[in-house]
Amino acid sequence: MADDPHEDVPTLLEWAGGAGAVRRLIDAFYDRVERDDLLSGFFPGGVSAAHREHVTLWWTEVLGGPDGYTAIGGYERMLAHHLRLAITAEQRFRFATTMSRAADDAALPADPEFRAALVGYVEWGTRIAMDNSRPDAEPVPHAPVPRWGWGVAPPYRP
Ligand code: HEM
Repeated sequence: MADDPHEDVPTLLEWAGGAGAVRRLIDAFYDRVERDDLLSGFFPGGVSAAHREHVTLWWTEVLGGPDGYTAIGGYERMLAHHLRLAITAEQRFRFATTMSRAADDAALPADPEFRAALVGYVEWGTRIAMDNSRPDAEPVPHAPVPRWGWGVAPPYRP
């Protein structure tokens, strides 16, 4: 369809600036988490380089990049890390809003469309992580790594 506004739209990863930009985002995020009164307790001794690398692979894949996290274990591996963490609503909210601040720290594109898509994913993902972390949770055992897109607001191009 010639006038499809979603045609030839870049991936969120391309718009963000590629995998290097995602790594900056994740580093900025965990640098804040390490200083955070509600979140630092999840990572005793700090957030390791390996954890930062794995989460970067996850996000790079979600935002439209190669399947690097699927290759190291995918959804099942991610799920195993969240089971029984008992994440509270306050901790989830802090996690989500800290990611938005980290996007500023990392100088990711600040246009409303990109940031809406980013926080949309964070809101979705943190709610699933919180639900799956309940002691009595029975999450879906198998699923693909999600792929996120622009949603209702792709880049505005007059
Ligand atoms: C969008 C939401 C989230 C995403 C995309 C995400 C992603 C991930 C991934 C991919 C891993 C596994 C890393 C590996 O393979 O080694 C992981 C582990 C972990 N996540 Fe999340 N997570 C989210 C939400 C949360 C929330 C809300 C919390 C807590 C408030 C949390 C706490 C943790 C912890 C403690 C680990 C385990 C660290 C370790 O033992 O190595 N996550 N997360």
